[in-house]
Amino acid sequence: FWKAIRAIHNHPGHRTLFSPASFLSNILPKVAGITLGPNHLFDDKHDTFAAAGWDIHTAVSAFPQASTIVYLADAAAIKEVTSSRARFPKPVHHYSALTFYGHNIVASEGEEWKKYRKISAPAFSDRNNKLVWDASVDIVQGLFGDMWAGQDVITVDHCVDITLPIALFVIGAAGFGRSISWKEDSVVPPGHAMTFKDSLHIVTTDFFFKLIFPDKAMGLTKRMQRTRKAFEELRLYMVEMIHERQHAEKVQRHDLFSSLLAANDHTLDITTLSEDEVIGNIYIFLVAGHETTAHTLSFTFALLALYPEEQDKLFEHIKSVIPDGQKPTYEQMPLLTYSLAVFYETLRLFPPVTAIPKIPTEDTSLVASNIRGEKCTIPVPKDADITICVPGLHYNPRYWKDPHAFKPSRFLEDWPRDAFLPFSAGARACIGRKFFETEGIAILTTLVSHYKLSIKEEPQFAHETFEERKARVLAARQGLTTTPLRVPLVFTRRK
Ligand code: HEM
Repeated sequence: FWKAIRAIHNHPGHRTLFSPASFLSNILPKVAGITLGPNHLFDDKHDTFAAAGWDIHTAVSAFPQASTIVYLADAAAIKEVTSSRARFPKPVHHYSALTFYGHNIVASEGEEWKKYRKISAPAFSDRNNKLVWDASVDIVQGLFGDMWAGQDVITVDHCVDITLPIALFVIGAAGFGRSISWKEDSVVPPGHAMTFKDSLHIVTTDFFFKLIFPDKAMGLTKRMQRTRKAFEELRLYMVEMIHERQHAEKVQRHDLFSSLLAANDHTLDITTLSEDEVIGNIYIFLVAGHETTAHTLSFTFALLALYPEEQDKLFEHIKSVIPDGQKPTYEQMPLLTYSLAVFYETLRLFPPVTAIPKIPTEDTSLVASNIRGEKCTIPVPKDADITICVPGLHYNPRYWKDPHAFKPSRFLEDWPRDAFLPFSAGARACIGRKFFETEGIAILTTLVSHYKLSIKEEPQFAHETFEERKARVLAARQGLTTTPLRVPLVFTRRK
């Protein structure tokens, strides 16, 4: 432990018994000197950096073995780390929770990762974005027509109940050619014990049981049995999807599914991907492609409901681009600058991925700066972990004026590109960024042009202040990604 502290020249930061990366630290609350708590990066935002006096701080812990994490909220140091994949690769051992079904693009490095990225990249070309746009608009209009028909006011207890299916339907339709209607969504198909949506949802929220307990122990509680079942069900759904597509009439498609299946075509003797790798990648694209999106949409709707003046500005902007009553088109997307600004500001305040881990391949050093413009060099030993702290960067007052305020218009002016990292950066940046921006703008534009959003009034919260209401509605916990706790909303049809 002392050796680890000396190796980083005792650069300021946390000193704890348990490593922040340990299982215990992720379930126990914050206890000074013992654990940092499960959501410490999002809860602390830039505070620990400010206390350390530098935009890089460290955490040294003693158990299970002495370990060091170097946390970064310094745009220049982050750029150095993200732009060299050879010097700072991804520590794939941190991603075991994502490899249940097989190796995949998120949880791999080196030649294996290059192979997955090369196979998937063509599906994220501009040609497919129009498909994403059209699917997103149709799915939201399906919500209006199938679920909300005849109602002027719709109340939801938690907005994620709407945004999760929307995001899942979009990746299903645009990525895998799998159209699910709102009505059939809740029906369990023959041969299954739960719906596709439920099985995916349970697998992404309760995966930690599978991570900790051996298969034999998964029958211990009802929740664990349900998790085991969900894992089996999801595999079955993915295998069925593959078989359906393999036996479907051959049509020229350019979606993600076609790219993955073309790499495992036994009839053509092309087996660049094994069947496990195909399933592993389908799973990862389903997860990466819907959780982040659904949570971001929920925080966006919550913020617009809390700040009606921002919602009005957005509505006026949409009206200025899309003539009354018309369906928004993909060609109008570049004009919808305010919608994108609203998303960027939401992603700045609520980054779904709070920690981006890297490891140095050799003993190295990084330069930290601070608000006074000073610089200091921190040694980073080969066995240390590096974590890009996205909330630390996004709430850093050196880059963002009034960092805690919700101000979408800051993204309409010149803004610090290197201090905005919700999608990571460099070679390992999010492959689905454009996919998300396209679906997000299509969904937000379609929804806000027809409905006004407000916070649901509940008697038990009648006397709260605006700050209390904001804290309640925007409360988040750390799941696989930053997860809203409960966003109760009312959608009122515009006249
Ligand atoms: C708000 C939306 C999204 C956010 C904030 C987001 C964020 C991120 C981040 C931070 C990473 C890097 C993770 C790491 O280094 O461990 C990443 C990677 C990735 N994302 Fe996204 N993502 C979003 C939407 C999507 C969508 C819609 C898809 C697919 C349709 C997707 C697919 C992926 C994949 C496959 C990777 C791994 C890329 C690689 O390593 O080559 N993401 N995303």
